Formats: sequence, C-alpha cells, structure tokens
Amino acid sequence: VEPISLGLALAGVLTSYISYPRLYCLFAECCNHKRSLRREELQRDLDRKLFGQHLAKKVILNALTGFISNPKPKKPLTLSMHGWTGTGKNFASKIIAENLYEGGLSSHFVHLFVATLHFPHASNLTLYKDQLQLWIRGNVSACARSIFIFDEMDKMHAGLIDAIKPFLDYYDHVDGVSYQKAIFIFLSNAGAERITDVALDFWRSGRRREEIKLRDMEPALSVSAFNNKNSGFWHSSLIDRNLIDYFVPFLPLEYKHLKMCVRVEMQARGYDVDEDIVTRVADEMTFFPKDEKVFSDKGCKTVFTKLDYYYDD
Ligand SMILES: Nc1ncnc2c1ncn2[C@@H]1O[C@H](COP(=O)(O)OP(=O)(O)OP(=O)(O)O)[C@@H](O)[C@H]1O
Repeated sequence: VEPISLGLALAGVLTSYISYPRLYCLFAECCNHKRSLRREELQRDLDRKLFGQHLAKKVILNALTGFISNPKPKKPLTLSMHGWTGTGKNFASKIIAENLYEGGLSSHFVHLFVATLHFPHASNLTLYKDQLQLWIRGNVSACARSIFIFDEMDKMHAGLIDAIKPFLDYYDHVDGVSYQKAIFIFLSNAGAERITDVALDFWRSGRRREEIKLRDMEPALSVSAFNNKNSGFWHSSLIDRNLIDYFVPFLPLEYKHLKMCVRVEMQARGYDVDEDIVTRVADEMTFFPKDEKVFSDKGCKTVFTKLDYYYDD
C-alpha cells in the first residue's frame, strides 16, 4: 500500500471516529455519557455499605437526587461532611462518585484534593491559588458536572478557600464558564467533638442512635461552633455567605459497626466470615470516653490492618 493512500485511509478512519462521538464514548470516558443517578441504586448502596450513619445517608440521598434532577440549578451543589476520623466521610464520597461516574474516584471528572498533600507549603499560596482556579475552570469547561472533593478542609489555608469561593456562588457564569452543575464536597473533622457529644448524650439517656435527628445536630454545626481558631475560619466564611448547601454529620462508630466493617473486609478478601476473628479484631480497637468506652477512636480506619495479623499466610 502506498503511503499517501494509507495516510488518507487513516485520516478517514480518524475523522469518522471523531465525528461519531458515541462510538468514541464506547472506548473512552465521556462527560455526557455519565451514569444517570438512580435514587434507588444510591439508596441501596448507602444502605448496604455505609454503617451507622442514618443522618448522613438521608442528607446525601436527598441532596444529590434533588440536585441532579434539577435541570437548571442556581449554584453548584456544596456538601460539607463533618465527623470523627474513620467514620466514612471519604467512603461516602466514593459512593457518590461511583453513583455518578462509572470510574468512581478514578473518573476523569472526579477530582480529589488533600490539603496537606496538594497544598503543603503556605509560602506557595499564590501558586496554589492560580493552579487550583485554573484546574477547576479547565475541568468544569470540559465537563459541567465535575466533582471536586476537598479532604482535610480544616487544614486548608484561608487564602485557598477564598480562591474557590467564586465558583461556589450564585453566578450564572464566571468568565464565560458556568459552575452551576458542578459538585463540591468538603471533608473535615471540624465539629466532630460536638457531634460526638450529641451522640453520647443520646447513648447515656438510653435512646437509640437512630433517634438522633438532624435538628439535634444543628447546634453542633452552627456558625458559632466553627467560630474559633481551631475549627478553622474557612467554615464560618463559607457559611456566612450561604455557600454550603448541606451539612452532613457523621456519627462516631460503635463496637457493632467495627464488626460490620471487619466482616465486609473478610468477604472482600475472599474469606468466609469467622465470627471469632471478627470479635478479636474489634476487641483490639480502642474506645472512648475512658469510662464508658462507647465509640471507636479511629472509627473503622485501622480494622483492616489488624485483620492482616490473622491472615498473614
Ligand atoms: N460508616 C462506615 N461504614 C462502612 N465502612 C466504613 C465506615 N466508616 C469507615 N469505613 C471504612 O473505613 C475506611 C476509612 O474510612 P474513611 O476514610 O471514609 O474515614 P474518614 O471519615 O474519611 O476519616 P478521616 O477524617 O480520618 O479522613 C473506609 O474506606 C471504609 O472501608
């Protein structure tokens, strides 16, 4: 075959490939070929996978389905997830991402930032600001329904919060780009002590954890709760301007929830559930408060490494 004909043939194939986006999308991830969010599927996923978080499940389900079904949202969806370490904030974000994009957290349209990893040096603030704004702008231009997850939000420099604020607001367009279909998820431990206090009060008065209502958490997640240096100025500055749509409280996990996490991990590793090992792993965890020992101080976070000890063959 002579080179010119081969070149033309290749160009032809390429053009038809590009002009048939649907064909292209069979092989590559496309923004407009995302999964359509199904309420029942999201609910089933949350019910099956996320333990002990009846409040978080409810808020996530309603917030997400409401937002996705709205063809013209006035602002991007902003969820602020709060709670003790290892209680499922990252895990819940993963479930959200998987319900919106097949690739979940690995999708090209889902972006995870970890404050201490991506923005470690306060001296580089100006650079980080520019990069972050360019990154958000570029990605939302390419796909309006992009998801941005900011972990360790309480460790983010206030200047960086200022940099993302314009994207969270009620603007139709910012420099020609509309951010109204994007989703921003902020994760932090801010407010965790107060959330725990509420859960502990319920436990002490013999009431079921599932009886805790969102309104019981309101004082724990109010502006005043965050208006101190430790909790981070970021929060109040976003709340003041009504830029956070939903606060999602994560309750501290109890002994029975740790056991559930161990069982899931055993099954994921292909083992039969051995209740004796489940109990031993859960017993190795540490609990607080000191006297009552109700809540796991690391949530489900370290149960998996403890399991390694029993399966080291
Ligand atoms: N409520 C839960 N239900 C089921 N599994 C959970 C739950 N909480 C934590 N896990 C398990 O523990 C792992 C670690 O939890 P995750 O990273 O989501 O905690 P986190 O709340 O984001 O913690 P941190 O505040 O330290 O970032 C998860 O990947 C998941 O496997």
